[in-house]
Amino acid sequence: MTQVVHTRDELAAVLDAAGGEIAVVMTMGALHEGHRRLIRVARERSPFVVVTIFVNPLQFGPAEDFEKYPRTLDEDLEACRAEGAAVVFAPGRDDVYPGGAPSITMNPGPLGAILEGASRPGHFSGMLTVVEKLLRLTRADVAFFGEKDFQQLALIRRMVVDLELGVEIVGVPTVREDDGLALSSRNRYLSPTERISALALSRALREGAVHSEPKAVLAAAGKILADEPGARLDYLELTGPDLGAVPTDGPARLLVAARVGATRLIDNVSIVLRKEA
Ligand SMILES: Nc1ncnc2c1ncn2[C@@H]1O[C@H](COP(=O)(O)OP(=O)(O)OP(=O)(O)O)[C@@H](O)[C@H]1O
Ligand SMILES: CC(C)(CO)[C@@H](O)C(=O)[O-]
Ligand code: BAL
Repeated sequence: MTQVVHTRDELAAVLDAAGGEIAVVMTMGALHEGHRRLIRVARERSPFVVVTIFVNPLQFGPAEDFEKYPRTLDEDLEACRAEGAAVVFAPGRDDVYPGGAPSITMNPGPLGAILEGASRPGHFSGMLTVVEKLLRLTRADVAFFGEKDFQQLALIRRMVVDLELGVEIVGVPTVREDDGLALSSRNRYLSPTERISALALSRALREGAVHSEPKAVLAAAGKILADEPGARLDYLELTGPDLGAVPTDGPARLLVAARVGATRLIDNVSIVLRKEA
């Protein structure tokens, strides 16, 4: 049975009664198959999975979609029950931020200043602040995050190491539609025409990953995006596997962000670079 709790006191009572490892999946709701995969992977690891559902105001910029972000709690609870979550924690704003917006927040450092951090000032500070709080409130031993938000995952890993939070972080590969589109709660904003344009992101990454020399990777991916008038490119970048410098040989990451209509989408893939003979 899935227990649904809304306040930190209710959560504490449920956790007091639990024995064994606590596995946590954090979400902003509007659950889709990507979230369900995270819960399933967590369930394979631990019988006691806590899913959090909270649209965190702190990680949205003033011109972003906080107000219109989809809120579908009843369907989300059904999905959590179907996946066998032990607890769903769906707090209100005051339960997460009892004193109002915190005056002390996380500094994501240099890794948080590039890519998404450059496009969404304040986003990663707000994200890390809530993740740190939720790790503590849920008493997480292990927490699962999707590779779709690759920089977020890298920053959370970094925070856990740098601040010695003593939580294991597990990354889960991106779940895609059959045609390649990465599942995202924001996909539901897309009109049918925009959804076709949105395919340019995953197609660009796939075309880029065919190549093994950095210039060729970026040229192939960039051409797909340039040829899609419905997608306005924010960035297309090749990095090392941990978002550092591009290696001359071996694993790397290709990341993209673009606006399709009013919707901002991101995606990424792993890629293997080979030194030319
Ligand atoms: N397609 C996916 N595959 C695997 N994990 C995913 C996928 N989409 C989201 N996740 C993961 O689910 C967790 C919660 O993400 P979130 O609720 O923001 O969903 P989202 O679909 O990424 O929404 P948004 O459209 O807001 O980016 C994060 O760890 C995120 O990386
Ligand atoms: C990790 C997270 C739940 C923090 O609000 C959010 O950034 C998300 O859903 O990826
Ligand atoms: N999925 C990452 C959360 C955000 O875009 O705010």
